[in-house]
Amino acid sequence: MTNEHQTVAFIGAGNMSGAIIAGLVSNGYPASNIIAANPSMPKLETLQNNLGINITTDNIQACQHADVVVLAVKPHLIQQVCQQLADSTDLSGKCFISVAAGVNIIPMQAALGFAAPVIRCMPNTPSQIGLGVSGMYASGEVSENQRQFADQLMQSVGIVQWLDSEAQIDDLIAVAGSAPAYFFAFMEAMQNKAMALGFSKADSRKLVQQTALGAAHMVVENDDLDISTLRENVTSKGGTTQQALTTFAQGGLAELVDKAMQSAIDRAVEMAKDNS
Ligand SMILES: NC(=O)C1=CN([C@@H]2O[C@H](COP(=O)(O)OP(=O)(O)OC[C@H]3O[C@@H](n4cnc5c(N)ncnc54)[C@H](OP(=O)(O)O)[C@@H]3O)[C@@H](O)[C@H]2O)C=CC1
Ligand SMILES: O=C(O)[C@@H]1CCC=N1
Repeated sequence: MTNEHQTVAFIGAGNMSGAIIAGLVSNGYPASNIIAANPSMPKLETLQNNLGINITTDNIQACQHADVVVLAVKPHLIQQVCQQLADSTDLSGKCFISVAAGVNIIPMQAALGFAAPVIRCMPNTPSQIGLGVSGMYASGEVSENQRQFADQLMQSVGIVQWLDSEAQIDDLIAVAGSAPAYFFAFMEAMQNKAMALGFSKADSRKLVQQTALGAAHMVVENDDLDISTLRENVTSKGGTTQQALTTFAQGGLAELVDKAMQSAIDRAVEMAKDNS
């Protein structure tokens, strides 16, 4: 990665920061150029012990020497953290990357006290193993260099999709940010049924995870085929798969997925109003 000696500070060392930092370090980003700040120590110590990054309980200290500040606290705390940083240190020249859902750029800039370069980034937790998806949108103040750096940073933990409008971040949340949980929920339900059928918990998990992995690989490795064709290839006329898929259709699976994804988008819009 070029620009690899830029110092990146993560404010908030929870699930999403942990996933991105793990992905960065395993991809060769120097741990000495990463610092994470969190109010409590246990998560920080785990990150330091496992990945060798710098840690602090002081957001301001983390921010002071950083070129790039990743804001990764819960959405309702983003403005408070921005204000804390603005009140205590010189923020000029720093680029901010916010991974928060439902907090728009304008209120963040207001809390930072100037028209700061802010990038909205919507990653997902598979970033931890280099298989993430990140939607990115840059404010007008972001320089080409800063944009390229953010692009390289997030590409090192998965694929990056730049968006034309900030509103599309909300769509990206429904399609990718929240979406690992949809697949986990589906796999959980399948594991539960396998257990009800008498398989052990471990065997149920093994059977379900290998099937999910195989199905995902089939999609990735057959990009000339529509996903619907892959589905049809499993479905013998009058057979077992058809019966299962009919049961899903009767339960309104496609409509339910549409409704669930739309509800995620609606929630992001609602959160942005609360955080404005
Ligand atoms: N989880 C996911 O899959 C995704 C999350 N996001 C976004 O990432 C952000 C973080 O989510 P997630 O990682 O899941 O949440 P977590 O709760 O796991 O992490 C948030 C972290 O912030 C810490 N924190 C609380 N207050 C402060 C503060 N004032 N200063 C610094 N750190 C603080 C918390 O510490 P403590 O626990 O000690 O209070 C916690 O470790 C959210 O805005 C979310 O929208 C985006 C995409 C995907
Ligand atoms: O559930 C949330 O609000 C965050 C954003 C996407 C994934 N987790």
